[in-house]
Amino acid sequence: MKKPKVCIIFTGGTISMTVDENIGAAIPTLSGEQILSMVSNIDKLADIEVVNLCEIPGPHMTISKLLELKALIKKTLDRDDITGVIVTHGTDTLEETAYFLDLTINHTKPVVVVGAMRNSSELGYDGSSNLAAAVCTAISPKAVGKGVLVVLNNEVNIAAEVTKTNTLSLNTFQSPYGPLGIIDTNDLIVYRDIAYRQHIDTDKVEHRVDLIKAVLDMDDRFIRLAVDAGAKGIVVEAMGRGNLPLKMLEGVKYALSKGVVVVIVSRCSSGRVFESYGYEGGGKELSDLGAIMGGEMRGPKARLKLMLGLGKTTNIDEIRKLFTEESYIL
Ligand SMILES: NC(=O)C[C@H](N)C(=O)O
Repeated sequence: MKKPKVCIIFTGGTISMTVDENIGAAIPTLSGEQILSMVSNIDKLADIEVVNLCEIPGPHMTISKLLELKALIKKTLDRDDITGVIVTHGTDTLEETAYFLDLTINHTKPVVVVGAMRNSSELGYDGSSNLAAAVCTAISPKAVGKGVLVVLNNEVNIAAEVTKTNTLSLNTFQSPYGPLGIIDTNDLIVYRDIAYRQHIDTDKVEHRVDLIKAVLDMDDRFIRLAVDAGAKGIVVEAMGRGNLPLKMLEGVKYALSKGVVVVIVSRCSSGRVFESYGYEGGGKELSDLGAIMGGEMRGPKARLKLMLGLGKTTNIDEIRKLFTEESYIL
């Protein structure tokens, strides 16, 4: 039987790292071919095409690189001989890249983003088992139409939901409603389905979007600075259900008066924001003033969605719809 063909695009991250003896810490050094040589028997499951796109750590990823990656993935998925695409990535920004790709690529073929928590100089390097699980996911018919998936620790999570929750544990990638499924004996076992997916069909990104986190007794300086520096959108990680300290409220009013789009999400690790509280600075007032309540999104992903949304349109109703239309998570 003909084997499926998977394209693996290597971008760097701990999965590609070794400890440099002069520095005494890990840096990206391994090529895609070197990483693949550690994944035993993978050639029995699939034919692999290797693309060495870059060798950068997660914190060095840029929006322009993401646009390049998106275009490359789309072109690759359009090929008849390709079953799925895998991207290796640093875990520090992996969920943002996965979500960016999920929003911008409208394709049924699987796209899997994978990384590692231990570099290849460490005992128990998890790069090879994670990459093997990513291949098993990318060739599974059960992964078709599920959007971009994140695979680590034999767990398969949905890009829109997943967050890196721990700085070092192997099961760091968690979703509030659990994984989509797991890899068991090379097979994707699906536990549940995706309720809703969203596409923002654009190649344009508005770079002038900032993310500001609210803390106790915070004032409006950061919001004003962002507005005065030319921000077109600001995502505020507010408290709890979406509430702000009084002085920050003044900043939101200032931003809105200047036509800057303000999206409110929660600094809590899970849960929705809502117009629940009627006190000054509460979600009800923020929403009545014209801020967009960002539902269940976490700050970094809401920022990407706003960047893409503003890249496509400046119509506030369309932007609002992107954050509020029927969805449990987006
Ligand atoms: N586990 C990792 O990949 C973390 C690393 N600092 C990175 O994002 O590149």
